[in-house]
Amino acid sequence: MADFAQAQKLVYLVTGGCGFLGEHVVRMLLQREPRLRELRIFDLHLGSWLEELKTGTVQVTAIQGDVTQADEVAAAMAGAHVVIHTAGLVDVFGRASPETIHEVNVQGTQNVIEACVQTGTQFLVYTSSMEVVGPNIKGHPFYRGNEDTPYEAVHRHPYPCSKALAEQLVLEANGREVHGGLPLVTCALRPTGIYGEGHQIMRDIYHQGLRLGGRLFRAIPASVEHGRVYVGNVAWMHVLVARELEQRAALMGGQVYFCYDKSPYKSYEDFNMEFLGPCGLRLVGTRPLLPYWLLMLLAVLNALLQWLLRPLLLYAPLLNPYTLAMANTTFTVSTNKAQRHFGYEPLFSWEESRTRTILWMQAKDSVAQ
Ligand SMILES: NC(=O)c1ccc[n+]([C@@H]2O[C@H](COP(=O)([O-])OP(=O)(O)OC[C@H]3O[C@@H](n4cnc5c(N)ncnc54)[C@H](O)[C@@H]3O)[C@@H](O)[C@H]2O)c1
Ligand SMILES: CC(C)[C@@H](O)CC[C@@H](C)[C@H]1CC[C@H]2[C@@H]3[C@H](O)C=C4C[C@@H](O)CC[C@]4(C)[C@H]3CC[C@]12C
Repeated sequence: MADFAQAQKLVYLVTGGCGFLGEHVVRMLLQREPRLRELRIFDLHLGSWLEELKTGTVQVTAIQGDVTQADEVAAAMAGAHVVIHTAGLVDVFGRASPETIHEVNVQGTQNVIEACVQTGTQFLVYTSSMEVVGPNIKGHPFYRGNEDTPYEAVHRHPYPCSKALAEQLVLEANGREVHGGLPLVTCALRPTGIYGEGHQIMRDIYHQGLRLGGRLFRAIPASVEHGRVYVGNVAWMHVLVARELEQRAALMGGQVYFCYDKSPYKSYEDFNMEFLGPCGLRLVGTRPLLPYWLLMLLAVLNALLQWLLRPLLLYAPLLNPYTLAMANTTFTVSTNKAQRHFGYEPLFSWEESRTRTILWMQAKDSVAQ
């Protein structure tokens, strides 16, 4: 494999490139990776916005494909220098079966790894998640922890289980020989709750507030901190890691990095109000309006209703036992490992991140009206 220093033009593959995070990674690469010759965007569902990217000097190749199909992944991978693997089934609402979540998130990741080995792609950046760590099934808080903080990472839910297994596969693959004889260099990035332009859950919560007359009712104590990170900074960390992996393979290979920026530590609901407030919503209550046991009862009833209705329709509300427990458990990170290892600094300040997200929400709102 030619050394990156000599290779003037590189081929990147982004799986899940049409998703919430993936789109920002694609756009960030086009803006901030000067060595790009070709950018391949691999996704089950291609977005029409891809067409607007094909006017620049970089060859943008849209590939409709399924990461669960090894041959499709290998075909997309052939000739790529770097793969950024963001494709995944992000489901904590019971929309997909545990088997499907495993097939996409675990088998799909295994297919990406094997494709790297078969075709000679030497650098793999995997989008993992905070949930690989926690919150765990015991509801233990993770308060401003880092990559080395001891924590009992025990999961039962299919989504965190799949992310933990996939991350383990990626880290264990570091150092495997790829076609051509060079070693595979891998690393995993662990975003906390990502927010920003394109965040569908934020939209769903906004619409829920509109249905309730412009009000949201506090369900989580304000003291429960939940880590959040702006999507533009997560995308930037992916681009930077992909660039630095070759020069710092010995240090970064096989490593995990939390994605972080200067977004404030707040409860999930209070943080969302930073964006929903300027869009006209109000959070009612300085403390939860219902006791936790009653909220959990409602969450269990939602899960029962989902199970009963499944043969007829998909009922997947935001509130279920897992999301309630997650929202109700402190999980925040405080680390500088990415800065120490590859010089990461957030590209967007908190103020810029907040403004961009508000403008997006308001623009979507005006379109919806
Ligand atoms: N959203 C968050 O808060 C968050 C936080 C931490 C980590 N992550 C991780 O970031 C990654 C992207 O998450 P997101 O929020 O952008 O989700 P998303 O659902 O918006 O994007 C996922 C993309 O993957 C694609 N995809 C799904 N199944 C596929 C398959 N079988 N083959 C090919 N493409 C497939 C989807 O079409 C979609 O475009 C995921 O791996 C997720 O676990 C997300
Ligand atoms: C109904 C209330 C209890 C309401 O407050 C529920 C909020 C709930 C939908 C979210 C609370 C925490 C969110 C998760 C967190 O931000 C991190 C995640 C990891 C990432 O890999 C995928 C998304 C998510 C699981 C995210 C999903 C929504 C929440 C559970």
